[in-house]
Amino acid sequence: MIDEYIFHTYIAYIRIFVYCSRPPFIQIWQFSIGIITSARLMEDRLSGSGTRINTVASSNSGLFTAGGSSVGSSSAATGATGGSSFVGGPPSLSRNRSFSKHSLLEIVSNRISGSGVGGTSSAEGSSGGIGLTKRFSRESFSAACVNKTQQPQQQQQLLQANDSLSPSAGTELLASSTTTRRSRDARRRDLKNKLKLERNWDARQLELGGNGAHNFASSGANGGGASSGPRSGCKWTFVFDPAGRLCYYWSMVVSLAFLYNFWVLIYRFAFQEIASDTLVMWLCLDYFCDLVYVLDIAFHFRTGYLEEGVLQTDASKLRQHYMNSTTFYVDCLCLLPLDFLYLSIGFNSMLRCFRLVKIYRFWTFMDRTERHTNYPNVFRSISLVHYLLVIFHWNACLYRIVMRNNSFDPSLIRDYGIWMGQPTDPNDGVGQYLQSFYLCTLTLTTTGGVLKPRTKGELLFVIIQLIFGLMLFATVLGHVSNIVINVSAARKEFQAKLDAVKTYMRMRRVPRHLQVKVIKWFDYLWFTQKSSDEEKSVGGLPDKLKAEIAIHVHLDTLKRVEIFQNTEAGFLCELVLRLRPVLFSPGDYICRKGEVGKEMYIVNRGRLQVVADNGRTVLATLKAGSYFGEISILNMGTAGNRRTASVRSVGYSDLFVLSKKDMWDVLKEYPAARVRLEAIAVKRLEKYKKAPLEKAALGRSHSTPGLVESTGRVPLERMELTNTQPLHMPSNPDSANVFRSSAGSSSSTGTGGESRCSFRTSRRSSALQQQQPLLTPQQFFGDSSAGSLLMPPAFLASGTVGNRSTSPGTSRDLVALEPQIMKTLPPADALVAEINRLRERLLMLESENTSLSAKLNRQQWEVENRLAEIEMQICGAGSPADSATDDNERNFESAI
Ligand SMILES: Nc1ncnc2c1ncn2[C@@H]1O[C@@H]2COP(=O)(O)O[C@H]2[C@H]1O
Repeated sequence: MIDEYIFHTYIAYIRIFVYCSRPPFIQIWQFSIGIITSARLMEDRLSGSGTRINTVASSNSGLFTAGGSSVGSSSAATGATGGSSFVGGPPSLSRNRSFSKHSLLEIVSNRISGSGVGGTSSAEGSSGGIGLTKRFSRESFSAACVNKTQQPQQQQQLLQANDSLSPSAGTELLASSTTTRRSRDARRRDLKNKLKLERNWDARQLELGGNGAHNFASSGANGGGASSGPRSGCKWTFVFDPAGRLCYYWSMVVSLAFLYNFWVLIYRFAFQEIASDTLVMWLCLDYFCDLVYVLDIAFHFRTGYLEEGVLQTDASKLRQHYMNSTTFYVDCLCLLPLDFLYLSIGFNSMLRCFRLVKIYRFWTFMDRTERHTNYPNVFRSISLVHYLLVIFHWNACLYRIVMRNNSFDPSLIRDYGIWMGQPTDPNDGVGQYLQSFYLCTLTLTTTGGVLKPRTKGELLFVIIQLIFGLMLFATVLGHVSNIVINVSAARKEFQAKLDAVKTYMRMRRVPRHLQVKVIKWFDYLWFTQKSSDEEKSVGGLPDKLKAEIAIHVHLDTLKRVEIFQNTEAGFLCELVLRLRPVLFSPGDYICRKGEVGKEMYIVNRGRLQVVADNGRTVLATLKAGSYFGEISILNMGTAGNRRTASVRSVGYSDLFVLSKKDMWDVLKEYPAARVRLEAIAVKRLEKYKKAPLEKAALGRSHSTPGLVESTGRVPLERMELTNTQPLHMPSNPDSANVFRSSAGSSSSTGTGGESRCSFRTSRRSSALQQQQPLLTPQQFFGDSSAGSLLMPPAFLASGTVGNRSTSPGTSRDLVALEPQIMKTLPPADALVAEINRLRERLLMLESENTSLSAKLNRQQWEVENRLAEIEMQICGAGSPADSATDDNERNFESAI
């Protein structure tokens, strides 16, 4: 019966152990507390924390080295391009920058796909960062197990399954984790067969293997025992991550042990040296703390450290590092076993005074807590109170030591009128301690009440105590005021800003209603907690961290925007880094029709109206997730880069601004997004078919091929056609057409300012206009003779034409011909109709243009992809080419 019980219990334990040994469980546990098991796991962990790592883990199949800087959930596969830490591929293919961008992309992808950064795995088969990392970790973990248990057959199977072609077995493990990669491998094999690169490939592999071995050896030398020399597999090792939580909790335990010594030693020495009744308790506590100190030394032997930014995890290296450091000697000093002297000189707590040297651990712990806590001011307050108590405590103990003979004489107490309670029993250590503490509190808080010193030593002590008390008082006041200031800093800063604006408005006699508007705006800021300067808050962070924060803050808004839905992560990522939040008050015009558009806006919160010229007709209402202002920055409007409508904020509106330059920068890289944006803009523009006569000022855009741009609005009446016909073209009807059209577009050739040409309408010309066919687009754009007619009106008007003309009397001819020209001019309506038609034609050409460019992109992608594949075959470099192909795939998607 008992045997059976023992057997079942044993089985149950084994089950629990096996369950707990399952890789995911171990990983979760380890990651959460900061243990790193095996080089591969550590790498995963570090890639999650954005640290670059160069670790080496060997397996039977060869060397695996991956490195790279990554954020959030970047996978080790992508990490294989990490600059100097990359082993096994041509260094020229390392791309640090793209890698870090890649990691940001992964964050965006994860956010888009719904899983948070650092979250758990995505679905099987996804190539996203986190899922990949998890699978990869698991695989590497299991590989470690396999190595540990020395099962070469299983390894062989694993490697066969991965169909290893690359020199790195680890890479192949990863490669097999996604379907995409498998298919790529297949393609590689095909290519290899086609190109008959078998021999070269093998030779290359051998070469890389040699390289790898070399690197392995060097890393081994670098990294010491765990990776030194070729071995059959990773050892099961554990290393504490110095930035991990376990390290933190351990430092808390050590700090508690230190605090025990810090409070108790002096107390025991001053008041109640170890007595027989408390002997066991004190000794147990003392030696428990010593045990903690000893464990701390052991802990240090296994704590990783950073060398050139790389976390070292090699056991022998860690040991060497610790033993060569001052910390080791300090830790040994802390444990100096002077307690043995108890046996000869009796109990004296001061023999344990070296235990106090451990204060450095306590300070480290406090520093880290202050950095990490979300309530720094609460922590600072508690810490301040603790320091005060410690000072009072030590002072009370020292007071007792110095005045051991006279300080508690009841007659003296009566003489000085200090109430100290009932005179205590000299054997009552606690009572005496409390009296002493009370006296010291009175002195140090400068409340007064000092016992009269009688000896020189007492006199000196009291003087020092009083001076110290004064300084302490000042320091405490300073600290407290600091904490109070910190607590209300945000409010004060806000109040100061408001006051400054109020003073300014009063001095400048700003109208009352405007003042009220400004104050309401401040109210809104305060209530919506937008009072702090966000840019200033994160200003000190490195760009990469800023980018990550921006992604988390803005991405949700971007995802709501129609055009940004289903776009690639890279596009969003680029955009999100360029967004700037702005706030508008009720009734504010964000942009007005006719203004030059320099920014586009995305509505984060609030409601806005697109209004017509009269300011009352609402053309559209924009809500959170809408955007506007894109037409002018894409130069697509009837008036080129001018706003096509006014947009007004109904209430308070939170918007994101995107500058024209930024937008163009991004769109250049993502033509597909541009096509979508332009398609929607065209739809919006349809509402402006009956656009005003600004259309006459259309011209070819310099910044955007295929789009139109204007230099200004020109009313029809002011358009004057300068007579150029006699100079440049024969007077035939076709050229007259060209002339008409060119006049319509001529203003754009002038660089700024309003066009000075204007048409003089003539009724008689209408008949002529009807006889003449309208311009074809070719005539409009392509005719070279027409091109010569696109002469700046200013040039013509200034008389330069006359000067240039070789034929005498040209000026006169000009004047003479003017009536003829006037006769050929069509009426305003006809001109407007023609301009409308031309505009439509222009839009068609633009859409053709975009579709052609999409086609072009696709072809370019195919060529690049093909090139990358061939390159990959030739170089035999797995990872960089992979990432190149990834890039191409992304570009391809964007092209589509
Ligand atoms: N009908 C509409 N619906 C939504 N938005 C519009 C409409 N018409 C114009 N807009 C937006 O209002 C903006 C005014 O400035 P833009 O011309 O730069 O770009 C314009 C469009 O983004």
